[in-house]
Amino acid sequence: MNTVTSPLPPLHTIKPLRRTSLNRVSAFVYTCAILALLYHHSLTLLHSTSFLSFCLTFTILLCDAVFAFMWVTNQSNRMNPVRRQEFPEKLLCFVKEDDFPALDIFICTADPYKEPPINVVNTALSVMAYDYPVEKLSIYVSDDGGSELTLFAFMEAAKFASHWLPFCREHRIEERCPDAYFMSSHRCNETDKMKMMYETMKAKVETAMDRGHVPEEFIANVAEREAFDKWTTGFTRHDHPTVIQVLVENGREKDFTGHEMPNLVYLSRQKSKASPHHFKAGALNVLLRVSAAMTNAPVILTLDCDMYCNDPKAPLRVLCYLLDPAFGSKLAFIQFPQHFRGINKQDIYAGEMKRLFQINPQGMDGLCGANYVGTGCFFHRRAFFGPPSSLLVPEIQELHPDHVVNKSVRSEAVLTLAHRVASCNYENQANWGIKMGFRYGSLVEDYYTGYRLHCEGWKSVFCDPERPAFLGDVPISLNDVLGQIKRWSVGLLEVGFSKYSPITYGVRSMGLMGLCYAQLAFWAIWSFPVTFYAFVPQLALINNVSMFPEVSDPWFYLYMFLFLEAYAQDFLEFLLARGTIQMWWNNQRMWMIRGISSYLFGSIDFFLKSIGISAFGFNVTNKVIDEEQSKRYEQGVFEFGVASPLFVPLTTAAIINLISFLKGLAGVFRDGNLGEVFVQLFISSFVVVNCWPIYEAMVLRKDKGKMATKTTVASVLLAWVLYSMAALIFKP
Ligand SMILES: O=c1ccn([C@@H]2O[C@H](COP(=O)(O)OP(=O)(O)O[C@H]3O[C@H](CO)[C@@H](O)[C@H](O)[C@H]3O)[C@@H](O)[C@H]2O)c(=O)[nH]1
Ligand SMILES: [Mn+2]
Repeated sequence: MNTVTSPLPPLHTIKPLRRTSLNRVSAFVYTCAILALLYHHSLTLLHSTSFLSFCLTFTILLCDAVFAFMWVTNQSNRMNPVRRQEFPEKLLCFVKEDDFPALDIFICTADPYKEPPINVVNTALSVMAYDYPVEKLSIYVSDDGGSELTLFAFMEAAKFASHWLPFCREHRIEERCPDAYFMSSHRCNETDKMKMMYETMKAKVETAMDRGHVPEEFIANVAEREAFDKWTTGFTRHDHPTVIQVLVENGREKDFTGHEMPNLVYLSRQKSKASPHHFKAGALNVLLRVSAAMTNAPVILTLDCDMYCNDPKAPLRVLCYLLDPAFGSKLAFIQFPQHFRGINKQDIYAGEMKRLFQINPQGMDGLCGANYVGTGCFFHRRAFFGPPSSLLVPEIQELHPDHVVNKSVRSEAVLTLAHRVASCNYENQANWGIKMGFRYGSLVEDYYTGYRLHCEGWKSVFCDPERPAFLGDVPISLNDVLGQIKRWSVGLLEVGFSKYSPITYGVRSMGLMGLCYAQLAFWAIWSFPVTFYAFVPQLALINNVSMFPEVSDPWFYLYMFLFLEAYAQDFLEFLLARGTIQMWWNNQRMWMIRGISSYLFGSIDFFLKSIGISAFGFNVTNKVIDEEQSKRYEQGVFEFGVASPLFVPLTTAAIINLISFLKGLAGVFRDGNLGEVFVQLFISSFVVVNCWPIYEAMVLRKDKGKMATKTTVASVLLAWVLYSMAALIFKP
C-alpha cells in the first residue's frame, strides 16, 4: 500500500500479516467451542444434585466466563495485524534538513536512590547525540526526586557532552549511550581517552551519591553554587519550589570542537504536600508547558530514565510518518516497542512482555494504531490540545502549539513564564490532565492517555525497525517484577471501572479498538479464574471429589480442544515474534504467577481503594543492581529473597498442588480411577512442573535468593487452613 503521492518512492509501507485469515477462521471455531462449553456448564448447573455441586459449577461457569471474555477481547488484536516498514534514507527526496521540525525530548526521573543519576545521564547523552540538526533539538530532564544529586550529575554530563558529541560524530559511533558503547566491543583510537573521562565523571557522581550531598570541592563556579543554594533547609522532595537550570543553551555553549550543542534543561517542578502532583502524568504536563515556554517544538519524544536510544537515526524514521500528508493531520504519535537489554537467556520473568509490547501493538496498528507505552514514543504536540478536528485553546497564548518562541531559553521572560507554568497551583481549574495534556486518574498514565487520544479520533503508528531504536532495563528480582505488574493492574482497573471504561465508552467510540483496550483494562480479572484453578480442583482431588468430565465423556474432548488450541496459538505467535520454546515456557509460567500474585493483589488493592479503605501511589521500580542478585539472574535462578506477601499465594499453591498430585496419583494406583480424575490430576501435575523453582527455593537452595523462612511458614500455615476448610466443605 503506497501512501505517499507517486512518482516519488514511498517513505513507508504497511502489509497485513500472513496469519490474518488463519486467525479469523480459528477465532470462529474457538467461539463455537466456547459457546458449547458455556452451554455444558449451564446444563450441569440446572441438573445439580447438591448444593455443593451447584456452587462448584456456578463458580466454574463464572471463571470460564472470565477466560472467555479475555479471549474474545484478545481476538481484536488478531483480526487485522500489520507490519510497517519505513525508508528514512529516502527522506531527503521529500524535505530539506532545514525544514525538519524541531524536537523536544522529555526524560523523567523520580528518585536518585532507585534511579541512579548516572543512568539518567546516559539516557540523556544518548539522545543529545542524535543524528538530527542540533539547533532543533532540546532535552528536558524532569526530576520528581527534587535532588541536587541529579542536578549535579547533569552539570557533569553537560561538560562530558562537549566531548562525547564530537566523539560520536567524528567516529560515527553507533552506540550513543556511553555506558552501552563502553560495554560493546567497538573501539577506536580515542576510546580510551573518552572512557577515562566517562569514568571520572561517573566517579564524581558516585562520590556525591555516597556522601548524600554535593561536596564543596566539586562545585566549579559561582553559577553552580547559586544553583545548589536553592536546596535550602526546608527543601524536601515533597515540598520545594521549582528549580529550572539551563545547562546547555544551543547557540551559546559550544562543544570543544566549536560545534553547536542541543539545549539541555534540568527541571524539578514545584511540589507541595497540599496539592496533588499526579505522579508521572503531572511531571509530563509540566514538561509540556515548560518546553512550550522555552522552545515549543511541534514534535515531542517521551523517554523514561531507564531506557536509552540505540539508533541515532530514530527521529528520521519518525519523520517518514509525520511528514506524510496521507495521514492528514490525524497522526498523534509514533510508538517504538519497549525492547530491553540485559534480559537473561531464558527470560525467566517474561520481562520482554512480547505480547504486550510486540504482538498486540501489531494488531492494534491495523485498527487505530499502537497504544502508548510511556517511553520511546514521539508525539505531535498538537495532539495534547483536543481532538484533531477542534483545537482546545490553552489558557495562555504562549502554550498554544503553534506559538513561535524567538527568545533565548535563558532570557528572563522565558524563565519567568517557565517558573509560572511549573508551579503546583498552575493547573487549578484548568483542563490539564482532563482534556488537555497527559491524562490523570490512572497509575498507567501512558495507557490512559493513549486510549483517550484514540477515542478523540487520533491515530498512531507502531514503528518496530530491525535494530531496536530504544533499549530499556528490566527489573531483575521477582518481587520487583510482581510489584510493577501489580501497579499496572491497579492503574488498568482504574480505567476499566471509570466512566471512560473501554468496554462501554471505548467500544462506542472506536469499535474493535475499544476491545483491544478492554483486554488490557481488565487484565487483573484473570486473577479470579487463575486463583480458582490453582486451588479448588486440587483441594477437591485431595478429597476425592471429581469436578470435570471423565475421559470417556465426549465433553472431555471439548476441554482438551479448548486448552490445546489456546496454548498452541499462543505458542505459535510467540515463536513468530522471535521467541524460543524455553522463553515461551517461562512466559506461560509467569502468566500463572502473575495471576495469583500481581493481578490478585492489584484487584484487592483496587477494591479497597474503591471502598475508601486504602490509597495507592506510584511505587517507582528499583533500578539499582545488586551484583550477587544480577549473577543469579544471569544464571536463570529465581530471586525470592525478601519476605514479600506477593510470594505467599504462590508458595501455598505450590504446596497444595504437590499434595494433591501425590494424593491423586496414589488414588489412581489404588482405585484405578484415572479416567475420572484425569483433568484434575493433569492440572495439578502441570502446576507442579511449573512450580519447580519454588520447591527449589524452599528446600534446596542456600543462597540469598532462596525463599525467606517467613514466607515458607506463612504459606504452610495458609495451605493447612485451606486443606482443613476443604475437608469440611467437600466431606459433608
Ligand atoms: O512520580 C513519578 C513516578 C514516576 N516517574 C517516572 O516514570 C517513569 C516510569 O517509572 P518506572 O518505575 O520505571 O515504572 P515502569 O513500570 O517500569 O514503567 C512503565 O509503566 C509506567 C506506568 O505505570 C509508564 O509510565 C512507563 O513509561 C512504563 O515503562 C520513570 O522514568 C520514573 O522516573 C515520574 O517521573 N514521577
Ligand atoms: Mn521502567
